[in-house]
Parts: sequence; structure tokens; C-alpha cells
Amino acid sequence: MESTMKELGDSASVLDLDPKTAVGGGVEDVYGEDFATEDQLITPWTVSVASGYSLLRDPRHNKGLAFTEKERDAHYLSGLLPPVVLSQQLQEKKLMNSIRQYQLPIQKYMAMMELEERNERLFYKLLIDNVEELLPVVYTPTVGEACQKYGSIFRRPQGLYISLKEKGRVLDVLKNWPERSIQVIVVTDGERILGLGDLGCQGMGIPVGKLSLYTALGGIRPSACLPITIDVGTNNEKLLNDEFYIGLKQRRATGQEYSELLHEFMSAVKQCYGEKVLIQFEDFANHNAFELLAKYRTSHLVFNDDIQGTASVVLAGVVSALKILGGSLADHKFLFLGAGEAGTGIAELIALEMSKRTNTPLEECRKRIYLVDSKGLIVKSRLESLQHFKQPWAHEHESVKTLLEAVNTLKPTVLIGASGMGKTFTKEVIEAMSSFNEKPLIMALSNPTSQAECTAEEAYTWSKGKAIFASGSPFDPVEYEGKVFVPGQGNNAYIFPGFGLGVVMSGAIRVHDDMLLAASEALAEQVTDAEYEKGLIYPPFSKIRKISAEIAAKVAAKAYELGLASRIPRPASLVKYAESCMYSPVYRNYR
Ligand SMILES: O=C([O-])CC(=O)C(=O)O
Ligand SMILES: [Mg+2]
Repeated sequence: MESTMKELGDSASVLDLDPKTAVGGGVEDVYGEDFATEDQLITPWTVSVASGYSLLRDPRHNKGLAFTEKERDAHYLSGLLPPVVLSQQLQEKKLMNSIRQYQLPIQKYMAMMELEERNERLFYKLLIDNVEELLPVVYTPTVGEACQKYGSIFRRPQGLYISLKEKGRVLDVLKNWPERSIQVIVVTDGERILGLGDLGCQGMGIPVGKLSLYTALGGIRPSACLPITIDVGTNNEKLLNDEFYIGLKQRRATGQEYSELLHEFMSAVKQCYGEKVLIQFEDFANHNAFELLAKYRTSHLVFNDDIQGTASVVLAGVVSALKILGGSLADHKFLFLGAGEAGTGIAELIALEMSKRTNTPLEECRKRIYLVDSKGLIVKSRLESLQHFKQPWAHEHESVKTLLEAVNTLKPTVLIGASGMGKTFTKEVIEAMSSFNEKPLIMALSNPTSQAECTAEEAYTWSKGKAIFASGSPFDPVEYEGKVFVPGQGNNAYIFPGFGLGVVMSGAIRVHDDMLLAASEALAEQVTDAEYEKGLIYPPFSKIRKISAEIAAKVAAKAYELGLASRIPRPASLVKYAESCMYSPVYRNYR
């Protein structure tokens, strides 16, 4: 009896131990190995030095023809490579030449993915040095096509798949990932991939693409990034009937089954990687996105890119456009097409900024902002039937059925498209906007290009060159009546990499809305007078590493101010600190 009591006592004290404090020595017991009893299973990791053939096959360390003579001798590479030694610059030039030969964007995408699998540093060197050219290849819009075809172009796993089959053992699945010090996770359930809809498990292209931008644009180490796709099935009939579909062939789980898997995932992430891993939700459908963010924002370090990242980048564009449009934020009237994650997220952040700037209650500021959804203008009389995230936008107004009617009755100065539906800013809509505005601000944010509310050419032509235009997917400059117009790209890629860097480098434990406002402000400040002269409201992506450092510094400063930062002491210069934290793709020398 006594011995049973003693055993119970002992095991209770073992369970009380904080798994993060190492049992015998200072190093975090991330995998709970020190804890394992005979019934608890552990992963038998080994670490070894790569050399010879295996070194060439290890994308993190492979340098291809750039291995020096000395390195070739020391690492058993002699004879495994042809005699020539190339510099990284020359390798870059060679690869850019070969990528430019491909006609189709998807071929360029595949060439880039192959490079990443072969030589990670060279992949990032290309992406960083040629960001304006390669962003549309590894990211929007091509990544959308890649997701649609992911089943047939899938080669090697680039992230973790957590499906309903893994329910009850998600923690074990996380432990299969080879890296331990994860700082950023991007996770999707594939239900609303860009404006393309439900692509199920093939949504994996999105977390992979977003995280390559975290590294290239925000300087987070590749080994600290983890792409995850949660597979709860798909309602996409085409995929369900596709023999090459890579995901679970069943309809989407919903309700309790869904939320239990998500909850197990959220808890496992914390258990595996601690409090300070940033979890970015990406391309979830509206009904889950708002709920997940609300549920986990007080217990986890979470950020929804489609709600919060998009909001921050669009607010930056609007604030920066004020320099061209004139007036203050509160002098403008906003009309949205689309009242989902992006639409309501942007509307709320604009209202919040307006409220702070004018010291006016938030509810008052919301009245300057109107939203149209598939059923028409969101008005009080529809309140009962509205989803909760639309309700704050139900203003007193007679019912209005179409966007064109709403434009004509409300006479907004700013028109924002976040509907996921292409071709919805028609000629009549743009002409109406241009009839009562000197310079209408028109943002066609839906992605990819096929889903844009209008093209750059349409915006400039139909407005007779009056529009200030930005879009979510990139468009080439447009010549109209002898003048060249350069459209801006209001894509969340401006914000999330720098935002994430700021969060990670300050050791922030929660995301606060004021940090989003800080990111917006930092981005808007980066537009130069020369760029305004050209009608630009965003700085060029070629400056993105500097922009990300500025954003990171402002976000971190806000985290310190709010008492949310855990990296103590606060670095004296946050910009310098951000720059010093950023991953560089230059090859390292091997001993
Ligand atoms: O991925 C992009 O280009 C922007 C984004 O988050 C979306 O459209 O869902
Ligand atoms: Mg997205």
C-alpha cells in the first residue's frame, strides 16, 4: 500500500515538472526526451557531418560548383564535381539566364523549386537579388497555378501534412519535422486558396511560398520556417475525382471534428516549439478564419495574414495615397466590394486608425466605410441575417442591390475590391468613380490575376488616366495617351515578412492591433517623394529588405511599449538589430 502511494507520489512529481526546464542541464528538452518513460516513445535523432556525395545532396549545405579546391579536398568531393570552380555570382547569372528561357511561368516556378531542393542558398540569392522578377514566379500569381496543379508537380515534401488520420497524434507528427528551432509556422487548411477556392491538400504551395518570402524578404532563417497543411478533406469535386489528388478523398470535416483537430494542432505546436513561435493562418475560409483568430489570439502568438496582413498593407497604401489625394483619412469615404476576411479586416483597421487620429469613437469612424457583399450593400435592415463579422458594418441606409448603384448613391472617394471575384469593377463602375472624383483611389486586391476586380489597363483607360491604382497581383506598367502609369501592388507580402521579423526578434508573445498599425505606418513612410511624383503609393519591392527591417523595428518597438516583448534588454537601435538578425544567402566557408 505504502509503496503504491510512493509510486503515485513520484510519478505525480515527474508530471509536475515543467517540460521546458531541462532535467539535467540547461538545454531545453524540446522533444520531452528526458521525460520519456518506457511507454513514451521518442524519435531517435542523430546528427552527423555531411561529406562527399551526401553533402552534394544536402540542399542546405550544397554549393555545387562553388565548392573551393580546399573544400573539395577536405570534404571528399574530388571527382564528384567537374574541375571548374564558379563564384556564387556566376552561378546566379547562369541560372537567371536559364530561368528566363522558359516561356511559361509554371516552368519557371518548377525550376525555382528544383533549385531550392538542390541548393537553398543559391535559391535565396536569386530570389533576393531579382525580387521584382522572381516574386511573381515563386509567389502570387504563379503559386496559385502551382496549387491547382500540385498533384502532378509534387516531387518532394516541402512541409508537414497533418490530416484527420493523424488526430490524436499530432504532436508525434510535429516531432517528425527535422528542425527543432522553429520561429514561424504558416498553416492553411486549403479551403480558400487566394481567390481560387477550395484546393484541399494542394494548398501546400501557399505556406511554402509565404515562408520562402519570410526568408527572402524578412530574413527569417529557412530552417526556422515550417509550412503546414491541415487536411480535413475537400469539397472540390474535381479533386475528389482526380486519381492524382494528394489529399484525403473525403468531404471536409466541420464542426466539432474540425475544431478538435485544430485545437490539438495549436496545443501541440506550443508544446513542441514553445510560446514564441509565430503561427500565421493563411487562406482559411471566412467561417473558420475569424473564429480561429478570435479563439487563439489571447493564448497563442497568432496572426491571420488575410485579415490582418492585408489590412495593414492596404491601410499603408491609403495613408500614403493621401499625399496625392489630399485631405485626411477621415475626409474620405470608403466603399468595399467583398465583406470577408480581407474586406472587413481592412475596414476595421482603417476605422481604428481614423479613430486614433481624430480621437473619435470607433463606431463613428465605421460610418465612413461601406461594404457591399454578394447580396448588395450591407445595411441595418439585413442585420439579423448577417454573419457576425459583417454586423459592425450594417449602417442605416436604404437597401442597394448592386455595386454600381452603391457607387452612384454613396459617391465614395476610395473603392476597394476584396471579393475574390474577377471583373467586378466594370467600365460603368470605374467611370462613375471618375465622374465625381478628381483622383479616385481604386484597389483591386483579389488574387491571382484572373480574380482581380479589374486590370491596371482597365483602371487607367476607363478612368481616362485619373485613377490611382493598386492591385493584389502584379500588373505591368500601362501606357495611356502617351503617359506611363505604374500600378502599385497592395499585397500582404509587403507586411508579413517584416512584421514576423519584428515579432520574432523582440520575442513578442502576442500580436496586438497596434503592432499592425505600426507596420502600416512604417511601410507608408518608405515611399519617397520621387515615387509619389510617379503616382506610386507603395515603394518598389526592390527595396523590400530595407523596408522589412524598418517594419520589424516599428513592430518590435510597439511590442516593447505594450509590454509584450520578452527579449530583454531592448536593443538600442531596433533597425540595426533587425538588420543584424536577417539571414543572408551568401555561401559560408567550410572548415
Ligand atoms: O497570397 C497573396 O498573394 C495574398 C493573399 O494572402 C491572398 O490573396 O490570400
Ligand atoms: Mg492569403
